[in-house]
Amino acid sequence: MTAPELILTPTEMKKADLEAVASGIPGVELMRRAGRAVADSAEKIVSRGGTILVVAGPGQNGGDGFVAATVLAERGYRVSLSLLGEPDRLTGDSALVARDWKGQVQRVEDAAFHEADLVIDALFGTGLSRDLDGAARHAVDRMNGSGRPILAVDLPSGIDGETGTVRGIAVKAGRTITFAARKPCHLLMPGRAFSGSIEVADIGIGREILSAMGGRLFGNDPALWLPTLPKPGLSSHKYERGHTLVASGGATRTGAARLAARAALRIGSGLVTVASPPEAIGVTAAHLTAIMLKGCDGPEGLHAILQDPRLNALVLGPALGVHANTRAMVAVAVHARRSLVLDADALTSFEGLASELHGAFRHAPTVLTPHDGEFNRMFKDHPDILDPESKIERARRAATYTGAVVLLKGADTVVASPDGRAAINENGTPYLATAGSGDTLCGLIAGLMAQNLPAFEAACAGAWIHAEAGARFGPGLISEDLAELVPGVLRDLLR
Ligand SMILES: NC(=O)C1=CN([C@@H]2O[C@H](COP(=O)(O)OP(=O)(O)OC[C@H]3O[C@@H](n4cnc5c(N)ncnc54)[C@H](O)[C@@H]3O)[C@@H](O)[C@H]2O)[C@@H](O)CC1
Ligand SMILES: Nc1ncnc2c1ncn2[C@@H]1O[C@H](COP(=O)(O)OP(=O)(O)O)[C@@H](O)[C@H]1O
Ligand SMILES: [K+]
Repeated sequence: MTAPELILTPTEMKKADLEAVASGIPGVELMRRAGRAVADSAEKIVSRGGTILVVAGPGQNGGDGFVAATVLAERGYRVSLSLLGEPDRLTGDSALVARDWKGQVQRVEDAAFHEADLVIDALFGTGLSRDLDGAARHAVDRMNGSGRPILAVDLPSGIDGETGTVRGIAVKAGRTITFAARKPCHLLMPGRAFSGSIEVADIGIGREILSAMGGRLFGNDPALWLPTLPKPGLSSHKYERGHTLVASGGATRTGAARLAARAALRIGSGLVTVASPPEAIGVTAAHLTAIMLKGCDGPEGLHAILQDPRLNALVLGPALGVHANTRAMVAVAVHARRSLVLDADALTSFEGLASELHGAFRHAPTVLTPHDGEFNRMFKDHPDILDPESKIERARRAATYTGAVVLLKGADTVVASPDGRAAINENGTPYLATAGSGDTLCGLIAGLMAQNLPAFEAACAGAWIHAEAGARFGPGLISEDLAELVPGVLRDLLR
């Protein structure tokens, strides 16, 4: 089993670089390795003899570009190099490696993009500190307009390494080669879309250094949670596999709970019960087979049902209605200290009332699964939570504030734990943007928690399995399909 993928922020990466230097690898050697890796990557795109244009910036990212240009010229490519700024203003390792470049240094304004078989973007990397303007902006605009293949060094210039946002304008790369570890911008939108395919080059910075400097942010891949995924033993009985309860909306709003319930059952919860308002029991009963049904009249009804200690995981929110009654049901669930997933109306019912949830979920495993709209409504009076540019930071602050694991949905779903760990999911498909897809997700997470997965692992595994199921189906996906695709995904995971 491989170790979970560590993602390092630009600040953490800088520290890791310094640590590697302290451990005996000179900084200029790191740069030479990085530049050589860029050259190797370019060689996979253009065959020898081809024309390559390196566009270098004023910092150390530009230094990687100088190394790549030198190596590629030695290997028989026709290489030209354009620099943003003056050669005698280069500093540090960049200034050193620039001396090895024997060709001309052109002004970036004179770069002949159209003649290149490949453009190497070494303008800015993790040191970007403000929006692009003037000559930098113009260069990126021309690069994007050239229609030539672009290989970005470390990250596409103009993308913020930490947040993945575009700072004025950004290079639209077909491929990005980064060093030692991916940075958040390679997984977060829109940075992920600007990066193209991503290659991580080993430049000799060991995992011990990377995990000592980072170790809190991960790519959400199975290595992160597969060891916790349950496999029933030979003598398991259904109660050992947990019992999930899903609260349903009224007579015309019962579908969402059924979707969540079906997903909980498919992911392996031994039993699943839908708690239905009395007036909706008939409708719901007509649609359920393996899933059980219980009448549940509001918060008092929920309190009564939860007297059964075997019900160990709970979904509240899908189609439950936005009102005080829903808030009261959340209070009952919190008081009962069961594993809890709150979604949709259970979140929106706290619009502007997030202070009621301050620290509320510290005592039992809880996952909140908002999309951006729900998140913004919940925390609208909390600029400290809403304002950070980084989606990871927003989710982390909400997790710290509420004491719950927060899964902030989207193409780049972020899962953040109050203990500081976070993971970014990237295996989804836009076909998941379909009605009821989120209801299925919360059923999967609750079903995993019913089987005793900790909240963070359950949220990460649920997000990945949900996305994987959607991606396997692709065009034409409707949310009813998702739970039915789960067995195939599980089979491959548990093989
Ligand atoms: N030892 C290390 O730290 C290593 C660093 N490496 C490379 O170094 C890069 C980081 O280098 P730096 O920290 O020098 O940062 P960058 O090279 O990304 O950019 C910083 C430079 O750009 C200027 N700048 C920032 N924003 C600007 C804007 N909007 N318009 C115009 N100028 C702007 C800054 O004044 C500075 O001169 C990494 O991305 C990576 O490519 C690699 O060589 C591997 C080793
Ligand atoms: N473009 C996309 N790429 C990948 N996943 C997506 C995309 N758009 C939405 N999703 C996923 O689809 C699900 C939609 O959930 P949600 O917005 O709650 O839908 P609903 O309320 O209809 O159930 C989330 O898991 C989200 O991460
Ligand atoms: K770059």
